[in-house]
Amino acid sequence: MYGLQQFFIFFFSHPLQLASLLLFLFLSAKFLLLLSNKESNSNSPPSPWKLPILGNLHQLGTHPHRTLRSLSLSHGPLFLLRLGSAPTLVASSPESAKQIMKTHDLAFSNRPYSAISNRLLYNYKDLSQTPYSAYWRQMRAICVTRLLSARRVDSFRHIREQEAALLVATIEEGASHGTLLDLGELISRMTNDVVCRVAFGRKYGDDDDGEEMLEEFGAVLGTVNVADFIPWLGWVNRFNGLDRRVEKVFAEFDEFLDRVEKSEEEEEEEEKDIVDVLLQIQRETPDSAVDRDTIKAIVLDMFAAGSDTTYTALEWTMTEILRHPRVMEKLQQEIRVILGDERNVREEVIERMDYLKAVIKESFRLHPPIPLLVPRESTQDVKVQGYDVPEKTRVIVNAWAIGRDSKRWGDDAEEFRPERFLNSKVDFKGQDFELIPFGAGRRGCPGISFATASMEITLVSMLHRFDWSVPGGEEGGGLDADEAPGLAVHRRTPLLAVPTLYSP
Ligand code: HEM
Repeated sequence: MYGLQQFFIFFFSHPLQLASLLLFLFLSAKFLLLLSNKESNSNSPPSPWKLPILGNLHQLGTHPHRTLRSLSLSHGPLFLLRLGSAPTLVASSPESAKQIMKTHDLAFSNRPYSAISNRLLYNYKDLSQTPYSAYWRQMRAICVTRLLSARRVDSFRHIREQEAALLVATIEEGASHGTLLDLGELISRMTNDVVCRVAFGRKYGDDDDGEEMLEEFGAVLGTVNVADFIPWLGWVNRFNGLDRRVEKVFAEFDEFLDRVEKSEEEEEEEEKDIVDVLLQIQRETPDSAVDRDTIKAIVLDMFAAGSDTTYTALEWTMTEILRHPRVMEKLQQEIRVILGDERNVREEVIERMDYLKAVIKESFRLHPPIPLLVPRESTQDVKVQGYDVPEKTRVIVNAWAIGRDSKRWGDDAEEFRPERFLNSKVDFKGQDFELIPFGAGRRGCPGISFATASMEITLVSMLHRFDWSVPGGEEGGGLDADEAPGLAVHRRTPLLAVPTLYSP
């Protein structure tokens, strides 16, 4: 929400501009009210009351997934907002999500234009934000079959196992001194290091300021840019510093990516990282769309789409485990029986850990890392659940509200109870629309196997040889689950706990 905040700060510190804006809003009100009356005559989905110019933007608040759920309770599972000048459809039930991502998946396969993403991702040379097009199809095929296929993800196994061993060594050190550890920091380092090695074949540590740069990149990419919703206000970004910030991040990353060195010698297939594979495609198929900017944009996609999301998911899973000692004990028992006194965690044994998988699903249900998923946009007029939805309508799917819907999940929908998944076939792979943290359909996340492999080994490493206690509260009772604002929703406060070495 940075852009929105800066927007308001700018106006309130410049009285003349504020007065002109108010005058403009006043003069526009009549015209826009006329327009909105005209809209409500058509067979469009129900809409809450809206302001001229801003539409419903002012209603989103700091936790839009929560506000939108409240609106869905009064306006139904499919309703229409106007965010600035952008008509935005909001789906808040498994059925309406299925309509968007399955029944009419093709019509909703576009992403809305964002000036910031376009700039940072080399004129949309990436996969995640690029418009639905022949270029997207080519990149998607490369991603699914060459970069993130089950075989490729498996070939990165040694990286995950080595990084997990390093994580265990750090926790062991903390346990020997009874140190209070910041689990968020440990998890974030592990997920960044894994993605870094997978992308470039090596880590870029503190000396390269890699972590800070990534953080800033994520923050700028996640900025709600007022100009995307109210285009005529684009000039504000020249004064509130956003344009400068975007250019700075772009230049820093571009220079960083130019410094990534690759040897001329071809690596063994099993040793290849993402950049190696993309360079190979460029060499072998010169008529493919892969050029130098593509390689940079796809690598940025891996970081932007893959690192912070996995970190967020792990942070919430550990939060809920620590808040529920009964679950922690049951999970540790499963892990300890299967792993025995093996020191290092090997991935092949994780496959048998059913309770671990249930715990991860339950965490995704209550805390999808991107609660409103990644917005889509319609490419044509389409009828959804009887309503007319015109071309170029943005779509938000509220996965957070769907995961907590008591009509689907029962009276204990707000409770963390992994057992609900033990005898259930419901999974998050995009077939079951009541659990969609990774989206679904054509634009569904291609990194599911990558993400789950990283999550599983990290959780097993943290729980196998360590018991954990939370300061200030017996039985995990002192730990809150408050959310920070943002598109990917983190904990509001650091996740702190003390490890002790487990002895059987
Ligand atoms: C817990 C971790 C993750 C979560 C919750 C997550 C979630 C999502 C969501 C919600 C979408 C949009 C889906 C849609 O529009 O239907 C998405 C797309 C995407 N994700 Fe993930 N993701 C995760 C991990 C990863 C990883 C590890 C990678 C790659 C290394 C990745 C790469 C992508 C890409 C490239 C897209 C864009 C696909 C397209 O537009 O065609 N994600 N992800």
